[in-house]
Amino acid sequence: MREIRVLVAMAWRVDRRLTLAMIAEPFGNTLVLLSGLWLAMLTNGVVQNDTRQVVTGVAALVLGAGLGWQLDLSASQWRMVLGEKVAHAFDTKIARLSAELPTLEHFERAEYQDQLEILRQRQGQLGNSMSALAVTIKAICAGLTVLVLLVVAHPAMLLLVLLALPALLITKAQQRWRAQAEDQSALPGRTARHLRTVAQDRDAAVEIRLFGLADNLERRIGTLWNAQRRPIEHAERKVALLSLAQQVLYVIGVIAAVGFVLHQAIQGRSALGDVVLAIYLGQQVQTAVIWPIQAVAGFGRTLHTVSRFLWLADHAHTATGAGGAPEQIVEGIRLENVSFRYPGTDKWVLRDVSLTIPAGAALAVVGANGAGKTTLVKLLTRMYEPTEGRITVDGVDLADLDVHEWRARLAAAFQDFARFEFTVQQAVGVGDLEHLDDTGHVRRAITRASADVLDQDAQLGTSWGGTDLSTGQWQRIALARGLARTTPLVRFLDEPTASLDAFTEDALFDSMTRATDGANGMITILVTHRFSTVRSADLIVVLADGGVAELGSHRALLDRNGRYARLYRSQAAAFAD
Ligand SMILES: Nc1ncnc2c1ncn2[C@@H]1O[C@H](COP(=O)(O)OP(=O)(O)OP(=O)(O)O)[C@@H](O)[C@H]1O
Repeated sequence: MREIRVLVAMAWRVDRRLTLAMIAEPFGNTLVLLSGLWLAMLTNGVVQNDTRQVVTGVAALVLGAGLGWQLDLSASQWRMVLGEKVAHAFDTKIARLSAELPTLEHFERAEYQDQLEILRQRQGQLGNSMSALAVTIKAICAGLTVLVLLVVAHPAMLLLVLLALPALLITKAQQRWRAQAEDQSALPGRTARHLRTVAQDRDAAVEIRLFGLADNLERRIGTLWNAQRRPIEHAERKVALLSLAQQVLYVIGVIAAVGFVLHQAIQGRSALGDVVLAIYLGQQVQTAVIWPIQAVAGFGRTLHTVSRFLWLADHAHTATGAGGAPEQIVEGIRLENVSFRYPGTDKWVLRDVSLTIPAGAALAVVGANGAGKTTLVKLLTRMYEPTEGRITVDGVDLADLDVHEWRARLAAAFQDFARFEFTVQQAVGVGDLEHLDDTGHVRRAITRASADVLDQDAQLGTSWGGTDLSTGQWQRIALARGLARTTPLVRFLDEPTASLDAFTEDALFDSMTRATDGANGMITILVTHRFSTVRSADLIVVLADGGVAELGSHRALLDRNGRYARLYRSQAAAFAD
């Protein structure tokens, strides 16, 4: 079974010694359980005045139980340590896999979100997974041992096994109800978590205070919490009731069985040792029948969580093309009848777009809010794949290229930039990991972006004792990050200067477009609403109604006197005023 293999492999990788200790635990427990047998031997030896039996019984009791307890006890102590290590390994892996999901599709699809939510909710279980496996093996070994002992005490005691059947059915129903309840509570759980994050979110803090949203948020979180708990509590109530009924039935069975063996002994048909064994088993029979079933069921839940982890791993490693990305662009990038709608939506954002961006060109993408400019950038960076049509680089379908290799040849700065609260050196350096610690390299990127707001070794973010920046300063850091790779094949600038003034943007873009004359045919794609910057681009595409409304140079589009010319003139007039 793949889940068990993954689990053991993870524990083995994390700590071999402790994994071996976990495997030894069931044997220790089996040795302890066998003491009933030695106790019976000891009793019979005393009753029959048989020194050999007494000595063997005592020796086996001391050695077997002593060793068994030791193994069992030390494994229980190590279990927690191994659990912490395995939990850390899984947490790290899940964080990595989440960051590795090749596209952004999981943010759009509710079923992906639900899977991730359940995985997050039950992430703690993964730490205990190795321990759950050890407990399950231990329970099965204990069950088998007690079954053997039952036969030794009196074969009729095996009838107790029949009591396992209702327990089995109940446990199966429990599993089903709990899984259903978890699925039902995933959406409200996820939404409540989102609202909790919003309530503590720094970006939302001002509006939450201004609009007095604290009460409203608290109420909504409360309602969602109840909606999340309701199915779980309902399932737990049903489980508790049935378990109680099954326990009562079970205890009655045990009393009857012990009474039967006692009756046999009184009639002289059994030895006194068998009665001792039966009484001993009276306490252990629960172990034999219920524990393995519950352990297997519990472990089944753990495996269910592991299977969600595997689902994440499979998605993170979905094949995304295997071809190597080119070292240079010779002809250009072509969009061939590209149509796109976001996963799970019906609305076409781009419809039948065909466009050629020649090698070495600086392309400006303009259009009204919601025209699809950022979506175009997301398709070219392969955050999403086109719904229809294809994008080619020098005639090779982008979908056939290894996505990581392709992205390694891109550089980008966005309006919705990340605020990495690292040192300035690292916040910029992560834009080109190969040069993360190269201060000269990072300094040049900072200078190109006019982002020299702090020393390179200064810490960003007040939470870490560092300095907070204004939105514009943060954006300059993000821009510097987008300029850290010096020779990408495509550099995307998606409104990276929205927080800066128009003159600064002009100057920045000017210096950047000059840098596109590189020998590798680097293409610059600029998304902006500022037409003063747009005019210095080689090619301008105007997006409207999901398609290309106009395409050409600044001069050609002005001569055409269409949509672009109107927009340009209105902005120019505003500046002139
Ligand atoms: N993740 C998403 N899921 C569903 N629809 C989306 C998503 N992101 C964007 N859209 C929709 O796609 C359309 C195009 O969005 P896009 O961000 O590409 O526009 P834009 O031209 O960059 O706009 P702006 O100038 O405001 O930045 C919009 O109608 C938007 O509602």
